[in-house]
Amino acid sequence: MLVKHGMNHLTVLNSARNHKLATSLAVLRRQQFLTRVLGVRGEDRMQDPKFEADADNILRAITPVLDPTRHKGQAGKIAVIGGCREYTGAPYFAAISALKIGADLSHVFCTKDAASVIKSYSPELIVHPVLEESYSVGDRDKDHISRNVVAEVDKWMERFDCLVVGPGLGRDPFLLDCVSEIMKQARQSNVPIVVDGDGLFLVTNSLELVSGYPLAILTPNVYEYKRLVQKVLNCEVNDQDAHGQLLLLAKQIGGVTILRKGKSDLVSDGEIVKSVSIYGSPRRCGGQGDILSGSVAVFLSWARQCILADEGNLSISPTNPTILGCIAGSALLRKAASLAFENRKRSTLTTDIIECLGISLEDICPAC
Ligand SMILES: NC(=O)C1=CN([C@@H]2O[C@H](COP(=O)(O)OP(=O)(O)OC[C@H]3O[C@@H](n4cnc5c(N)ncnc54)[C@H](OP(=O)(O)O)[C@@H]3O)[C@@H](O)[C@H]2O)[C@@H](O)CC1
Ligand SMILES: Nc1ncnc2c1ncn2[C@@H]1O[C@H](COP(=O)(O)OP(=O)(O)OP(=O)(O)O)[C@@H](O)[C@H]1O
Ligand SMILES: [Mg+2]
Repeated sequence: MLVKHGMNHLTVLNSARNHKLATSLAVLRRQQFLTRVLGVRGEDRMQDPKFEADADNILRAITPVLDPTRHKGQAGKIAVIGGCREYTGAPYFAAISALKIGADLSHVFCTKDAASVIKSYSPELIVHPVLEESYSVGDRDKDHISRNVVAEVDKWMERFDCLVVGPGLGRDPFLLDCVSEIMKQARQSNVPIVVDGDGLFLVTNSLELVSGYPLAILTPNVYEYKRLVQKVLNCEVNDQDAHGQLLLLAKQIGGVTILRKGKSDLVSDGEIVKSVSIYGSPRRCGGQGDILSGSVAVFLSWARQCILADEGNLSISPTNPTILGCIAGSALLRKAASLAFENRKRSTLTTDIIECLGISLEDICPAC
């Protein structure tokens, strides 16, 4: 009986394997066909070495030295707009990553429900419980409360080197209306904005918030990118021409910078495309995009400082600070993820990667 059962099991296994093999062969044949027709496979094009950014040199060039004459704040003041009833991890990951990389101050503007939770994760963060969701606001109070929320953030605005809009923001319509106003104020004050997570949901439906703003960076994941492409280009994602499509997308949104996250990260400002393919981690635990958004904000601020101080004599290329910020953030996250995975393997979590940010940067730019 057992033997019979075993044989049946084997037969089923073999037929499943044969089916899988046949499917894999069909996929392989299709890829070979595409290679013949197109010359290079779409995925290989994304990793074409001629587009690969010189990430280590960029990290070295833009990371400031730890100079005793500098005062608190000069290494960067970052604000994360995000954190609601459901999500408290995402804004924390973004804000703490900014500090762990070397920013001096990291603020979080979130809802009241989220604030005490985020504060309890870390005393290092400055947490403002100012955002409101529809359930806590009566219709008659909306205008007045919206004005207060925007004013609360605006009184800090000039001090920030960069805003990160979206990690754990949620999609409440009233809250998103207030955040739209905050983004308009940031733009008026020339404060750079990194848009991620639910911020991308907002922006995809209100492109005018970022369109034509050269200090805006969008960091879409695979789904967020798909939604952007559908909305802006009115077509599907085309991996056979990933670079061309990304260039066009960034150009269509008026020259904003887009960091398309994936197996290789691709960056474009509508003028050039660069890739970062450094080996990261095979773990896809949630929160890595949040580390990235906080990191990009810091590196963008450092790149801008560097460009100002060097009066345009920067020895690296490209020279657009938003592109430099994306390349540096992506490379550092991938190095940290790789190191965390070496230690933790399958149990690697976002907090383990955050713990590896400092040592990964130290490896490239020693503090002393
Ligand atoms: N610890 C925390 O607090 C964290 C909070 N976070 C915060 O969560 C908020 C939402 O961000 P998000 O990335 O989870 O949202 P979204 O892109 O909607 O994907 C959700 C899932 O839906 C699916 N899916 C969506 N679209 C699809 C499509 N077109 N086609 C097919 N499937 C599609 C897909 O799931 P799947 O179908 O693969 O199971 C996908 O994984 C945002 O504020 C963010 O910052 C994160 O940062 C993580 C850590
Ligand atoms: N297939 C992959 N192989 C290697 N690295 C990847 C892969 N996909 C994403 N990454 C890396 O993980 C980082 C985060 O990308 P991901 O697509 O997970 O973002 P996300 O979905 O927004 O994350 P979050 O869970 O924080 O919202 C990217 O910068 C990229 O470097
Ligand atoms: Mg995300």
